Amino acid sequence: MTNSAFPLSRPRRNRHDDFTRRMVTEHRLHVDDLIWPIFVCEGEKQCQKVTSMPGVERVSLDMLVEHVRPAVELGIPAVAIFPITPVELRDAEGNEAVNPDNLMCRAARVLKAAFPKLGLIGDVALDPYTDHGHDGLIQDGYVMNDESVELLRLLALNQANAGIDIIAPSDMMDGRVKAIRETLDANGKVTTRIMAYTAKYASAFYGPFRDALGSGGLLTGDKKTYQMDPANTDEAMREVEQDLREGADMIMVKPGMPYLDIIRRVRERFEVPTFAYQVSGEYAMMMAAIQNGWLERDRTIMESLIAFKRAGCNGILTYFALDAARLIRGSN
Ligand SMILES: NCc1[nH]cc(CCC(=O)O)c1CC(=O)O
Ligand SMILES: [Mg+2]
Repeated sequence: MTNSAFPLSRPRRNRHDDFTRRMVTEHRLHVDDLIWPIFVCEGEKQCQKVTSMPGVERVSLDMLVEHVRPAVELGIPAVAIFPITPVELRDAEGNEAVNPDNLMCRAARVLKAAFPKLGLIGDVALDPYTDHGHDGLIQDGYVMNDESVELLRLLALNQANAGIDIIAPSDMMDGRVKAIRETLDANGKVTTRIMAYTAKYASAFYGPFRDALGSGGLLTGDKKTYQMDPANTDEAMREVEQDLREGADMIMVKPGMPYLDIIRRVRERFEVPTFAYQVSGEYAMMMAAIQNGWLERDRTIMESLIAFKRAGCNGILTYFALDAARLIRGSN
């Protein structure tokens, strides 16, 4: 074969060596892109392993500052706090959600005092507080919308008063962003941001999270009457449109990896700060394979995260946040 048979353009030239690959790389994962979800529990000196999420722990408040310190030192901008409410404090209406001294509020105060510049994200939904594990109030087996939203207003305000910077409604009730925005503003919380779980799907990938929270065994039925059908994508566009109209500052797609197409569509169409949640099931799936030696740990973590940047995300909520930050910083 003569040379003329070869193409003039050879994409492999730009892959020839490390320096060239670095020059032409299109996306980079930065520590600023990482948000670390953390689980807090009652008690003292608690650092409980979550069986289905190897490497993830529930920590009591006396251990919280030391638990979070590495994240702050690595430069992670924010953590998302999830409280494990003891069963005896759960009830049908999720009343514990509006207790100004509930676990979530105490955790927020502890972290704000220790790390004033760390962003605190508060999940707003009733499921950590209800004895049925649903995100809203139930009547005749139906998760009621407007009545639940009335409670979510108070829940959000309660968290904002405790020092939560970003309210993240994860309940998927209609109209909750507007209601929460109104309530925050009416109470002087004008700068409290809202990161809406906008396109949140009724997903099997939340299983390990519900284990971690202890709401898995409690849940009756499924969440299909409020979370989205995994088969839908146009519907996600309408959800985003609505949340933006209602005052959402940032929007989220959840789960992550199985929904990269949704992230890309949202990004291209709306051009607003867009986040993804790499959820518990994605973490569990990768960790199981890593622990079996079937996948290479570091490369798997980083490849799973760069996919979100490629799809158009500003940031990712990920249980791998510390691992990824260490890999980026080269300290691992
Ligand atoms: N509203 C609760 C909530 N907030 C975040 C997650 C899942 C996070 C994960 O799986 O990592 C869930 C679970 C659910 O909707 O049942
Ligand atoms: Mg909605």
